[in-house]
Amino acid sequence: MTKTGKLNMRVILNAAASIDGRIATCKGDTKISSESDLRRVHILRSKVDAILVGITTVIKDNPMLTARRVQNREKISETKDMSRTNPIRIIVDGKAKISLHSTIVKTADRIETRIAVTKNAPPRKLKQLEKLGLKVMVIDQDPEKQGRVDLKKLFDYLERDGISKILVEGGGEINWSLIKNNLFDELIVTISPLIIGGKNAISLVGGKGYDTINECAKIKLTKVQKKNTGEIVLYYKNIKKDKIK
Ligand SMILES: NC(=O)c1ccc[n+]([C@@H]2O[C@H](COP(=O)([O-])OP(=O)(O)OC[C@H]3O[C@@H](n4cnc5c(N)ncnc54)[C@H](O)[C@@H]3O)[C@@H](O)[C@H]2O)c1
Ligand SMILES: Nc1nc(=O)c(N)c(NC[C@H](O)[C@H](O)[C@H](O)COP(=O)(O)O)[nH]1
Repeated sequence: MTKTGKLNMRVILNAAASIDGRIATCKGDTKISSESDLRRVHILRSKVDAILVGITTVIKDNPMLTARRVQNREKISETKDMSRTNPIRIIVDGKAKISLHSTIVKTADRIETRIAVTKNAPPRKLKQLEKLGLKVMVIDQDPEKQGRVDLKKLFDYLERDGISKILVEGGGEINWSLIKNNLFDELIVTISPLIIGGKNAISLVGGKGYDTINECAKIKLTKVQKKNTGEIVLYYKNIKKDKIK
C-alpha cells in the first residue's frame, strides 16, 4: 500500500458458476468449467505473479494450482515473464488446517507456496510446514472475525513483497472477504449452462452479504464471450475501486 493507503496490486477474481450462482454442489462436486475454460484459466494463471485460494477450497478440491494446461508458450506471447509459468501459490488458512498430505504441501518443494495464517495457528504445525518448503506469513486477524486473516493486511504484505498481480480463485468465503473490503479490480465469471440448486450449495459469494441493494458492490460489464461449450464468460471491472484510485 502507498502512503495514501492505496493498494496498487491488481486483484483479479475468477470463478465458474451455474446459472443459479452456485460454485459447487451441496456434496462438493465442483467440476463446472469445460476443458477450454480451464485452459483460459491456466493462461490467466501463467500471467499473474500469484494465485490465492481459501483453505476450504484446498480441503475440498485438493488442487494443484499450477498453469500446467499452458504448454505452448507461444500462445501467451504477451506474458511479461516467460521464464516463470507457474504463479506463487498462496493459501489463506488462519489456523493452519492444511493437511500435510495435500497436493499443495507435497509439491511445495518445487513450486513456491505461501500460507497466510494468524497468531492462532499452532506453532508446531507451522514449523512442519516450513520444513516442507512453505513460506509462513503471520498476518493480523480480520477485525470482524477472530481467527481469520485480515486480507487488507495480507495484500499490503504481498505488495511490499513485490507481487503486482494476483488471481483469486475462491471459494465463496474468500470472495466475500475480498468484495466486502473492496479489494478486487476485476471479476471474471464463467456461467455454465447448469442449474445446481440446493440451499446448502456454496455460491459465488458467501459470508454475511449486504443488507440493502444500495450497499451492494457495483461492477461494470466490460466484455462477454460466448463459447461453443454453451458457457458465457463475463468480464467485469470494479467501479468503486476505480473511484478511489
Ligand atoms: N467453481 C469455482 O470457481 C470454485 C472456485 C473455488 C472454490 N470452489 C468451491 O468452493 C468451496 C469452498 O468455498 P468456501 O466458501 O467453503 O471456502 P473458501 O475456500 O473461501 O475458504 C474459507 C475458509 O478460509 C479461512 N479463512 C481465513 N481467513 C479468511 C478470510 N479473511 N476470509 C474468508 N475465509 C478465510 C476460513 O477457515 C474459512 O472458513 C469448495 O467446494 C470449492 O470446490 C469453487
Ligand atoms: N474456473 C474454475 N472452474 C471450475 O469448474 C472450478 N471448479 C474452479 N475451481 C477453482 C478452485 O480453486 C479449484 O480448486 C482449482 O481450479 C483446482 O485447480 P487445479 O486444477 O488443481 O490446478 N475454477
